[in-house]
Amino acid sequence: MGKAQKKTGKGRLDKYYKLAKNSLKLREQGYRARSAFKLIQLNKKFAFLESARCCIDLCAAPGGWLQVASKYMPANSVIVGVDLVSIKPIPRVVTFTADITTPQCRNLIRNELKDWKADVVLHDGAPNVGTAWVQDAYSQSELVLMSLKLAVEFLVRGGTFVTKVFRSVDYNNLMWVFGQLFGKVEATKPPSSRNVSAEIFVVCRDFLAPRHIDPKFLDPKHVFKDLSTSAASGLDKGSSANNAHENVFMPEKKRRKRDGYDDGDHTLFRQVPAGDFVRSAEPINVLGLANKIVFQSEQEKGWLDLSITTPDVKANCDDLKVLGKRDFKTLLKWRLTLRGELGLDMKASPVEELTESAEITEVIDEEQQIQQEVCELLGWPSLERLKAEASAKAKRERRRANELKTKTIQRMQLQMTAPLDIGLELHDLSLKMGEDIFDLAGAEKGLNRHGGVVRLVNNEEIPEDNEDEREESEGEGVEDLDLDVDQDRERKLSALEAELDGMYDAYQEKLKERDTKHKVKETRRKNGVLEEWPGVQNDTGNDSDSDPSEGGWEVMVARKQMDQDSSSDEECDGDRVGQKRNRQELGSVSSNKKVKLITDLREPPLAPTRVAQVWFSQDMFRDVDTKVEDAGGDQVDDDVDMSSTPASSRSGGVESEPGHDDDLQIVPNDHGEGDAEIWEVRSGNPEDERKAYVEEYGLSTAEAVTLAQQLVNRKMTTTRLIDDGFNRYSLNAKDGLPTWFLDDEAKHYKPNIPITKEAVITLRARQRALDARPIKKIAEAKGRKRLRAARRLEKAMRKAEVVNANADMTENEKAKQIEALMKKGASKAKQKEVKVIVAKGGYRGVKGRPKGVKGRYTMVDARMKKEVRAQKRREKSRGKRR
Ligand SMILES: C[S@@+](CC[C@H](N)C(=O)[O-])C[C@H]1O[C@@H](n2cnc3c(N)ncnc32)[C@H](O)[C@@H]1O
Repeated sequence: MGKAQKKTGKGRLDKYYKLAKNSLKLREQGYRARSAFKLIQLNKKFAFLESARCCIDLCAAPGGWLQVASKYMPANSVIVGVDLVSIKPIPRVVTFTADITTPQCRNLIRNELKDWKADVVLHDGAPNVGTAWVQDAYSQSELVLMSLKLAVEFLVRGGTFVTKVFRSVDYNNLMWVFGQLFGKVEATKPPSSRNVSAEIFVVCRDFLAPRHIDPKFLDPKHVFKDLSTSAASGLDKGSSANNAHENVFMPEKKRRKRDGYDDGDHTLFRQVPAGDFVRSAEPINVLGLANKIVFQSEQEKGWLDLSITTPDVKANCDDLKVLGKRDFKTLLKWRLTLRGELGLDMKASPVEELTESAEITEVIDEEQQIQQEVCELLGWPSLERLKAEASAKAKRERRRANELKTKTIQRMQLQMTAPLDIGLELHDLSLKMGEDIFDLAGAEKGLNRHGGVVRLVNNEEIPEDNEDEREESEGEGVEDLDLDVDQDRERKLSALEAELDGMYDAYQEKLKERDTKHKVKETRRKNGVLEEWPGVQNDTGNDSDSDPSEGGWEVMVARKQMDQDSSSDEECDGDRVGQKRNRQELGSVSSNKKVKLITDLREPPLAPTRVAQVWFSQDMFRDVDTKVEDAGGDQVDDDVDMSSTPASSRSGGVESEPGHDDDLQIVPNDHGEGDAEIWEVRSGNPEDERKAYVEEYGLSTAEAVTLAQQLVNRKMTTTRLIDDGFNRYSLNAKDGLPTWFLDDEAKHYKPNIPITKEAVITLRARQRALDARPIKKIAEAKGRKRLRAARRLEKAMRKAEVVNANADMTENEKAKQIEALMKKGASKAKQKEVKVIVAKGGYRGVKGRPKGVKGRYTMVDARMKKEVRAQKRREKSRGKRR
């Protein structure tokens, strides 16, 4: 215990003040206020900051506590500070200027936190003091209650609320309220808090987060009600003495009958001479009522030098209000010893001790009764009743909150409300704090009831597998009266939703039609050529028509993937016929699968894999092959149900034990198929096909390439990659969300994966290589050319054979003629000349072949001829430049 400090002047300049204002340590630490040390010490004792991810500091200016929170809380924590006066910026901290007693303040915090809950709520508020002490203390208590109101709204279950209270008449009432809402409540005075100050810090841990909190618990009118009533009725007569005892024997116990200071006695700080304590017949009372024992007279000062007056005793005498049970015992022992040394009545002590213990028992035994009495006196229901009522209400509230949530999401979908409002409404409801400043209850009641009825009507399952809720819902017969109205309303809402969905689909169709890509696809589809591989999922028919509830997010992701693939396919058209064929086959595998499900449940005979071929090419299988072939001719009996065989044996029997003929599954070997066919994935499992597809075409985006490069270069581990996959975009519930919303989310609500320059370069290079390949038409033209050349050569050879068979010709003549024929056959076919006739002069207006023109011709006008010539010139010069 430190020395007592004066409240004014240099007395203020205690160790912590100096630390805060002058010392090197503070400058190093840069705290704005000495109060920072209080929080540091509180945190040292209770360690609530280190594990917190979200903290709200109410009455935070100038920001000392915020600085401490920012320092001790983990990086990336959310820290919000509010005060009447503005707070200079602090890194990692968001601050507002607001009065914590107003709804605006609550809304500001709500906006900032969204759906987050705070792990810690701090309150170090002090109202503008300077009026009468009682008023100051009362406003402080009110402020504490207001901060508690915010705390219960924003705190997470198990969270911590730290508040500053003044030791006043309201103290015990506040402590009682804290006790109702938190598992552990401890009042403490950190060493850096001046002893002369009446402030004490209450650390409330393990927030119970009741579903429903009776507004009375947070209403100053109710919480501090006993002030006048108890004083007036005189019911607490003698309670001072009781409290004094309790102060000593149960310093940390809630005292419900404490009436604070006597009427007219507003002295906050009581000093008792040590002599009074030593000589008093009621030492417990002295210890319980006084703040400090002082050694003023010469005799008392002399006691200070005695060996029994240890530094502990001296420190204990300095501030009685912060002592524990053991400290009081030390003081009482010291008193007894001193009384012995002084020759005062020694017999009184054991009696006193006995009385004390009797009192303790009595106090403990009466605890329950006191509680009961207090409840009665305050006009509150008993604790048991409160609990029962609260749990019943909590159930109702939970159900209503769920309904409201559903309703609000619907409203949001219809753009009738902003997402932000959801949390607010839910909180209003769950806290039921609508009676005074946060009054929304009336407005929401009707809506909740409607929601509830609709659920009942639709026989919807009440979430959170709460059977009680269901029973309760069923029991609420009164609500059935509203049934028709609600049904009607719900029907209208559904109709409106359906209409909106229809309009949205139409809009999507229009968009697609406008899209050139879509046009190209459509044309191809109509022409039946170069049909794009529609993707594995295409077997469901038109994707856009698919029900979002049947696949929802996956449908969108698959669609997105397909869009990306198809667009890249389009760009590198042409020569990728082979690849396309593969994909078409993959697609057909899945579509076949669907068809088969209707017509034939058996799997198709599978081609052996390369591994299987190698395996079965071993000598020991030669006989088996022959045996099977001999037996039936066919390699596989048509009636063998391949689908019933294990996958491993189906894929070629690789895992079958050699020598066990019975276990062997002989797969058909389609000799007509080339290697390319053998290596194709034909597992029939869409998942395998998807994987194979991704393996082949997966690295088509810069993001994918970046990740792949990071994996290869060991900048990223697979575990981290998987972990990163679980982000806020990946775990969104999409049930019941409309198509337009999912469409929009698929476009915009996706993780922003950083891409590297190298990845973009790689992709571009790949694209360039694809672009460099000839397009299909050119390949076809070249093929035709080759075919013509081959035909010419064939023709020449046939002619040469005839020449060779001619007996009239000499060998020399034959050789010359054959050489000429072959030369002709190998040379390009001569282009047939097309005559260009300018339609002017005599040719103008001529219809049909002009006179004197033989062979191919084309009629042109003068202008066209010029243009054609100019074009040729241009092409020529362009060719030269290249
Ligand atoms: C002791 S200071 C807080 C010091 C702070 N914990 C720190 O470490 O810097 C008390 C603060 O409470 C603020 N305050 C008092 N009443 C308030 C109210 N109704 N709303 C918001 N802040 C209030 C005052 O403006 C004052 O800045």
